[in-house]
Amino acid sequence: MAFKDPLTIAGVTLDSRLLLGTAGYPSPALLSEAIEASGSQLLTLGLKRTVQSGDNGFVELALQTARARGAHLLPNTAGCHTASEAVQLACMARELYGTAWVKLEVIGDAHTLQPDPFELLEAARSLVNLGFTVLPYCTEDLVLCRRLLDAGCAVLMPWGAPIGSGQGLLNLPGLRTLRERLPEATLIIDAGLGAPSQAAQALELGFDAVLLNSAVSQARNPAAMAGAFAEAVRAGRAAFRAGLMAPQDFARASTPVSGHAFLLGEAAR
Ligand SMILES: CC(=O)[C@@H](O)[C@H](O)COP(=O)(O)O
Repeated sequence: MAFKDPLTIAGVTLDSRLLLGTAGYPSPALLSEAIEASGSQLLTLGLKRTVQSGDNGFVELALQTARARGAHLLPNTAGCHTASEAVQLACMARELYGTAWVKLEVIGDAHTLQPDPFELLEAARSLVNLGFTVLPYCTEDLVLCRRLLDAGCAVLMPWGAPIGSGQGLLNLPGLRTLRERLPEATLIIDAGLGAPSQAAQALELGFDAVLLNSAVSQARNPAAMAGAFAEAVRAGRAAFRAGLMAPQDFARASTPVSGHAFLLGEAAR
């Protein structure tokens, strides 16, 4: 049975727990179809890409589709390497898109695209002071995550794996610890998911949502893949709410064998 299980971020209620990126699709039409199929109500837009390279109508179409669906925009600071660059870009995004929400991305290593924790924290503090609702892309480092929450970030978005790698949840113990130690925080797995089963796993672990891009934009059929992720996210969340059994070290018979066997009819005489 379908049930309402909304996600609330900074007072905004979202019916979908799938956040979708809008970069790298083969065509604007395929992007639009994927957005529809995903059911996502929060779409990220890479502002740097838009401003610096032109985007052949992708952003305009994403905006149109978002508006038509009543979805919210989450401009991101992808491609920034310093706090000041990210803050500047976020301010431009606020002007351009009329939203004070920002997915804060400050990259510290060009090879792994790992966030720079120091610049990230500095940028988060500045943006919160400027009145932004900040959703930082971070690692699963517990101390960093605590500092980001203390800085006033609305949610945390730890990586599953490096952006675009499709490797899934690489550090399961670390992510489990984060979930356990920050039970009140809204935690969204962002980046590195390659398959719907990995998204389901994130929700099963108790993460509140997932954000992904490459797995859908690079699929042979992006719309079909977006639909598959939407179902996986719903299934993972439903399983988490239902309460998963605890894994056991040894076999435990699922059929009771205690009591006396009895036979019926001829065989009983
Ligand atoms: C679009 C966006 O925000 C990405 O930076 C995000 O982190 C998604 O990563 P994947 O492409 O690995 O899903």
